[in-house]
Amino acid sequence: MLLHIPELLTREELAHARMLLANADWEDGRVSAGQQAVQVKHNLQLPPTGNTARELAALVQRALARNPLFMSAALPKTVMTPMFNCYQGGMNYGNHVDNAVRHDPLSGQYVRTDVSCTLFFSEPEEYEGGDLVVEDTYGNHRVKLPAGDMILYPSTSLHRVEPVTRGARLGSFMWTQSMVRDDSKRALLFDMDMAIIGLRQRVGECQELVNLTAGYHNLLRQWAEL
Ligand SMILES: O=C(O)CCC(=O)C(=O)O
Ligand SMILES: [Fe+2]
Repeated sequence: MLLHIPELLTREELAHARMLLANADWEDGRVSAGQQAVQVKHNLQLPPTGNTARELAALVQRALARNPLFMSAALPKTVMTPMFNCYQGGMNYGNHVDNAVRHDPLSGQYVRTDVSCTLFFSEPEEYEGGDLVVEDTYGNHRVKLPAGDMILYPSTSLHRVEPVTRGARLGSFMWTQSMVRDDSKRALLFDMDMAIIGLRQRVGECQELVNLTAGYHNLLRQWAEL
């Protein structure tokens, strides 16, 4: 499932984050890449233990925790501390699959990556190129979103970021270990949750909705790993 989450950040949060990023000290992104990815990764990152990265990570974590679309689609067990990157002057990240298990230097936890997210801090017109291209069984999806919006996709997918040939593309990227590891099961639960919410708004509470909600929870009970 590829899901666009609009306005994850408020206008104020976005402005504050952009101000922090404009004054940040970057390092080579290859420090955190695996053996295959390191060969195709050409970007900059914030050192995760620095003060700027910590403040920004806390801001993004708060935004994730209050977002019902993220919660329903990711069904998070553990969200890794969000990280921050920048592509400029032709920088890009070639085709790769994210490492299956990652170590979070801040929490000390090992996390299985089920769900990947990119949150955009730059407006599309501020840079040329820089599309995130995600391959799935239905073909290639090209993603370039307004600042403050986020894309969520399965960590099992091959993906790349195309060269940024003008301006700079600032973003946050993060991984989530889900209670439901299988993408098709998560997608089914998400569709069901959205349909139940829509129906409740349209027709109000009724016995059929109670039964559908019970079905949702009983499926989640079968599939959730805690
Ligand atoms: O910058 C992005 O949008 C994605 C970054 C990415 O794929 C990664 O760091 O593994
Ligand atoms: Fe990636």
